[in-house]
Amino acid sequence: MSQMKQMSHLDNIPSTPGKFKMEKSPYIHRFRWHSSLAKLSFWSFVFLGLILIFFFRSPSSSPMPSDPSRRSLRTYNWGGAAWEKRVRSSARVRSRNGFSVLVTGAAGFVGTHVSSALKRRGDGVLGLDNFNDYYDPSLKRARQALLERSGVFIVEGDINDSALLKKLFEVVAFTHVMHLAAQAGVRYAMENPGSYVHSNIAGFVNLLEVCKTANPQPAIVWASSSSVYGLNTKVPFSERDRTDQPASLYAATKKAGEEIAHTYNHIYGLSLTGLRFFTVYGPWGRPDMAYFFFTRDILKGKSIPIFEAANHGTVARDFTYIDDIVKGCLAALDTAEKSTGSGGKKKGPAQLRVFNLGNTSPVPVSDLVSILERLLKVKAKRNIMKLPRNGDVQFTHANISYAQRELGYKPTTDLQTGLKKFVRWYLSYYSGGKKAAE
Ligand SMILES: O=C(O)[C@H]1O[C@H](OP(=O)(O)OP(=O)(O)OC[C@H]2O[C@@H](n3ccc(=O)[nH]c3=O)[C@H](O)[C@@H]2O)[C@H](O)[C@@H](O)[C@H]1O
Repeated sequence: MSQMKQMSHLDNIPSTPGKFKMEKSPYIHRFRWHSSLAKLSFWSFVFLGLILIFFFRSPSSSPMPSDPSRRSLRTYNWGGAAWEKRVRSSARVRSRNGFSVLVTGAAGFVGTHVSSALKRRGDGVLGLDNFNDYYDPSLKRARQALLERSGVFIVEGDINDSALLKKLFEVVAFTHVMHLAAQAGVRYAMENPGSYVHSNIAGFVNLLEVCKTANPQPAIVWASSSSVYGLNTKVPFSERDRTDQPASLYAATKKAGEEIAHTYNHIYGLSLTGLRFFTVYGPWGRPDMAYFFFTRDILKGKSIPIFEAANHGTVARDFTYIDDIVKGCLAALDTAEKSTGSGGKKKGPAQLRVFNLGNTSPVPVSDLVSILERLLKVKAKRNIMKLPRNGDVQFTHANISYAQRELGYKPTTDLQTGLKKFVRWYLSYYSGGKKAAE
């Protein structure tokens, strides 16, 4: 086919209907008009097809997105008779006056410990987790296996999936929700801000939407964070102190969660308790946290960055041991009053609480490293660095008198004792054929 012929053919395709040429003969006119219309339709289909192909191949709708902020758009398999049977059996209450609890983030650090403690005392527990890859998912799988052995089933899915949440509430009339699913980590918020909005705000709202319409409505206990105190300098931090100066997007999303909780309590009568956790550590912990990767890097002989504030100011944390946190979580569930609404309508005022769960004993990060050195019997290569402007605050210290009064919360594990337990777990978990922590 000659180039000229091709050109003329392409030239005949009108760019817009308004560009049709008028012909003298009405017959010719109709004929050409019809033929042009056919061409127009043909090219419209081609154009539409291209748009559809582009849309379906674009990353935003890919079922396995590579952008971690979109990872929860992954598709999960759930449903079916066998699945429902597992859900029901896991959530079945086995003690008198026990609860039936949906634990979100059950394959996470705190989620695993809380689920296991609830199950041990006879409550029904159903886990939910999206197993994202923020940190090594094999650790989450190992926690899942641990829970599986004690009879806790973890449904794989995302808190943003309304259909899944509604289904779970259809199958089980949960009395309580322990909401621990979140995008954690203070510094990562600068790398992937979208993931914080997605999990900590959109996901939380989605969960509350489903809870508000559930009948009966569950009571909800959820994880806020010590980071909401942000630039607050009044110590120790008390629940009444200002929390309107977050230093990281993570903190801002947790603070937003507290305001969102207020709204759902006010409008729909949901019973809501937020727990401000203070740097929780212990066995089965999170590899993105300093005590965890310091341990790994000290053992590998790698240098560890230790932050210090301006003028060699001490950076310290109110490190809180996981078993103390679990006791606080269970006490919050035990003292949670029922939600008052039903069918999405408030029937009367409902409970709304926020508690600090800390250790009331801040420890400088350099002391944490010294304890690890003693426990690991390895000298750390310390790289003292200026506290980067990436969301970290210099100091945290919890006033726990409110939690003490209302929940009977009383932490009993000091950092030395807690780290000893962590190190024992770490060495046994990452030995015996298991690879070193990444
Ligand atoms: O209480 C919370 O609400 C938060 O606690 C935790 O945040 P943080 O208290 O920042 O813990 P973590 O990262 O272990 O850093 C510990 C210390 O090591 C210092 N730090 C850290 C990294 C480093 O390279 N060097 C260093 O000195 C660092 O400056 C800090 O002083 C949770 O991760 C978070 O999800 C949230 O739950």
